[in-house]
Amino acid sequence: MRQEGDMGNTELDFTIERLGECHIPSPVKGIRFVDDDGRVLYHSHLQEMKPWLDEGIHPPAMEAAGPREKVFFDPSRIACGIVTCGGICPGLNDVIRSIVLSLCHHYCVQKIYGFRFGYEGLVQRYGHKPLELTADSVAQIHEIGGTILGSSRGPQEPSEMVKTLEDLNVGILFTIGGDGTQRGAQKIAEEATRRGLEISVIGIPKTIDNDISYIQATFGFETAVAEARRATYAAHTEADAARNSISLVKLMGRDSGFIAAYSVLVNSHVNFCLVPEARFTLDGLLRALKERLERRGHAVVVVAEGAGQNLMEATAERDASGNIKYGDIGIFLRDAIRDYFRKASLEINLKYIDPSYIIRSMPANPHDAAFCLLLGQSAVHAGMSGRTNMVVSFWNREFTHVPITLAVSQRKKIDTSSMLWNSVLAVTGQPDMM
Ligand SMILES: Nc1ncnc2c1ncn2[C@@H]1O[C@H](COP(=O)(O)OP(=O)(O)O)[C@@H](O)[C@H]1O
Ligand SMILES: O=P(O)(O)OC[C@H]1O[C@](O)(COP(=O)(O)O)[C@@H](O)[C@@H]1O
Ligand SMILES: [Mg+2]
Repeated sequence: MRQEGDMGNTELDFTIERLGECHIPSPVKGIRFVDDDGRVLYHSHLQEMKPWLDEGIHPPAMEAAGPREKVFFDPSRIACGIVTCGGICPGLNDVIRSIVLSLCHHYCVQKIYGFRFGYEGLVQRYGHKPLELTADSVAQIHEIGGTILGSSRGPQEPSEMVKTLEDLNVGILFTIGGDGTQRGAQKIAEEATRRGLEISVIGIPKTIDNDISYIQATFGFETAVAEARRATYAAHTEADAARNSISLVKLMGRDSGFIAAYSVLVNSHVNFCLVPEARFTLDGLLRALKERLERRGHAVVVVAEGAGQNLMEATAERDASGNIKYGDIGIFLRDAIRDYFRKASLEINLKYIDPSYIIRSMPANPHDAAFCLLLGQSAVHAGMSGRTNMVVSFWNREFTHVPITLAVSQRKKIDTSSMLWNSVLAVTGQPDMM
């Protein structure tokens, strides 16, 4: 059985790059250290591992995260830096806080810089002075949404960023961001190596869309689904209260419809779930909606922002980071539904709800808050042990290390032959709309 996010690769190289041997006894006290050979199996089903077992070799496995007995960096001699890039996501401040607290309390690092406004903060000519982060200054930041450091999109020159790190004696840079951020992090790590600098670059994957490979769930995703539920609840309540009513909810999900799919599973209020991974025709949707209204009198539609892009004229517009700006499928469907029923002389009650930025800006819920704390600590342990060019991940219920190259190799998408999508179809009862 394939899991969500399993790309079916047979040659998975989870080898993590290291700056050098670890000789310094870790200052972390009262903890069971993780052995460097510790591995977490990539596959969770025996049948999937069979090809390797039959050959008598170890099946693919990720390096286990956690504190090492010997570390690479002398914590008293380095500064550390944190940067947040791309769109905001619930839990960013929790991760920042966790990294700072772990650096301070586990390792007694004295200097921690919070670079402002994404990668711009690492380029001196922008003039964004870094914040000096302390255990006190981050104590309460998890209570608020967004990022206290600020974020940005848009490319920066790796050589300029590495110069700043060198000038500030930064030994470990923590890059909190999505696929774009981690591609940038990879370039920083490569540039540091090229210059012979001992700088570790550790990514903490941030994506509200949950679309990064080799991480089962990203922080903020659960909060996003919980918030999306408020929108689908409102949509259903509105739809249920009027005759012939349709509520349409647009949720985030540029290329992967995980938020939309999980929000369907949370309750049984949604009758149509439209995601980028499953194509549909406008005609098919409108006819299915009409049929649903005739049968049940109301309908709730959830659409992920990247769904149905083939139905609209492509804009070719890109954001500063080069991400394609998609057409607004929510508005497009709202108008198309209205026109269709007007032409059919059928009076409908149409409510349109777009909660995207409301969801993204929320503080993390308790589960995400704890998850962020553990991710942040895992990132610090990885950095102190001299690992680099990697992201921390959560896989098969364990915290792990994944090379950036793999994490950004392809976008994680809903597999439409998986149990997840099958359950969505079962809950909504939506017909094939092709
Ligand atoms: N291929 C890349 N190489 C280097 N930097 C990149 C690359 N793609 C994106 N970035 C940079 O990473 C930062 C965040 O990227 P963006 O795509 O906006 O968000 P996210 O990290 O959430 O995907 C931006 O400053 C962007 O310019
Ligand atoms: O309006 P903005 O800031 O460009 O962000 C919108 C995009 O941000 C996202 O939440 C994800 O962005 P990231 O790539 O930064 O993780 C998408 O779902 C959405 O398309
Ligand atoms: Mg991205």
